[in-house]
Amino acid sequence: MTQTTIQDTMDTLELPKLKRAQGEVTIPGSKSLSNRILLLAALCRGTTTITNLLDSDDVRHMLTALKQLGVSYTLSDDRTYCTLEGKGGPLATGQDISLFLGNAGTAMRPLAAALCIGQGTFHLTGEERMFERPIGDLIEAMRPLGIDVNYDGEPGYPPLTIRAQSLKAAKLQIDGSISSQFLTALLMAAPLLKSRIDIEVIGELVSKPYIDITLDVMARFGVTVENHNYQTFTVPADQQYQSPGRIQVEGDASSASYFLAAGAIGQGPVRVHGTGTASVQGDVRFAEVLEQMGANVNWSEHWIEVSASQRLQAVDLDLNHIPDAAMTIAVAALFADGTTRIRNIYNWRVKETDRIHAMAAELRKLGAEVEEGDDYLQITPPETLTPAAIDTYNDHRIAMCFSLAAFGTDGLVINDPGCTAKTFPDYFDRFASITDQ
Ligand SMILES: O=C(O)C1=C[C@@H](OP(=O)(O)O)[C@@H](O)[C@H](O)C1
Ligand SMILES: C=C(OP(=O)(O)O)C(=O)O
Repeated sequence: MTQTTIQDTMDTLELPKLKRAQGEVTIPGSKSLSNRILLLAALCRGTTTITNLLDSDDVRHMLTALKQLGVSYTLSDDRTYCTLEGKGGPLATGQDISLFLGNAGTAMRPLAAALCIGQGTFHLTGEERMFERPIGDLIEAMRPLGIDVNYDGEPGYPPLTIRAQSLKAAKLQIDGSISSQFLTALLMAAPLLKSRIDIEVIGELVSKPYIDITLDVMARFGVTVENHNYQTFTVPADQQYQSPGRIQVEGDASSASYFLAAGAIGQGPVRVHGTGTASVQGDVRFAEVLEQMGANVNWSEHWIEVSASQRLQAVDLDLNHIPDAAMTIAVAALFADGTTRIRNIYNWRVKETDRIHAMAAELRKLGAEVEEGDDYLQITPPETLTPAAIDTYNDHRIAMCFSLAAFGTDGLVINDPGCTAKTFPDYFDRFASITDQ
């Protein structure tokens, strides 16, 4: 059963002007961890009980695909508790099957790699935007193994047809400059090959902390990877994923960013439970950026609390390591004295939408002066925000981060608020619970 939330029932959502943020919120499970854990639980030997699984579109796409691939699982009514029977090896079907993966990068990329190994013919498809999100660097990196993959549309992009087969060992090189998800996908599939795999990363590796999440989850499922300074990785031979038995998904650190920023803009304190110093997610470092902007941040292992007694200050930072949470900084910049510059974010252009362009357009509607570079955004806030209707481009993060603009104006409208369902279906209800008009 899907919950009925404010945003499910409306095409647009008008937010009242907000005066203050305070309170506590527990964020739902991490998308990045949920989809990695589901895939490895399906590939491992044994039964895995997953707690605090995220229930959102991206995770539903992974779950549906796994069911079509013959994986059995049960879910609690709220879909956050899952018991899954591992296949103890590659996902194989005798049939030709089509998997619809929406716009979930964490389903498309890892499944594309894992399904090259095994048996069956798989058509991987998704939403229109998925057909504009590259996958060629992953597929081409795997060619030396002898994979059989066809691009059914534009070369280098989904949809794909994969004819799984047994593959040979090879040394691989992967371009890490467009998305870290390609390397994640290759690493997670490597143990299925049984032979030693050496992977060399060419180009700058973007979004590096996501590789730490991958290595952490692989280790929880009993597979070791040698990481040589993120430049080469060795997956030793003859490893098999083993169920950890029970595994809890941490709260989503990217989802936490909206509430933490609310604490910094709306005085606070706002305490966010579910992520903290014990987290494996790089996006917890978002709180450090708020601290540099002048907010007070308290950390524990499992919560982060933010408050602020003065206006924020602008920052000029390379935020390549926290690409998702960095969008929240772009909106927080509306409440900071000076000009904020967010650098080294070129891969925002190949996410749910061209995020550099979309963020610039929507920030301008609110009266900000914005310079849009190839790989940066520079934002100078106006004295007072102009009321505006924010277009969200079917991008959950645009809808969520622009909710913060309600601290600066009446009559803020978020178009298509339901797009938060990709990672956070009841976001606006939770946001309302920590904000006062
Ligand atoms: O591996 C992951 O779970 C993710 C990696 C990042 O993508 P890129 O590596 O493409 O930047 C991030 O933006 C995405 O939301 C989730
Ligand atoms: C880039 C994102 O998603 P995906 O996992 O589809 O790449 C995101 O959630 O911001």
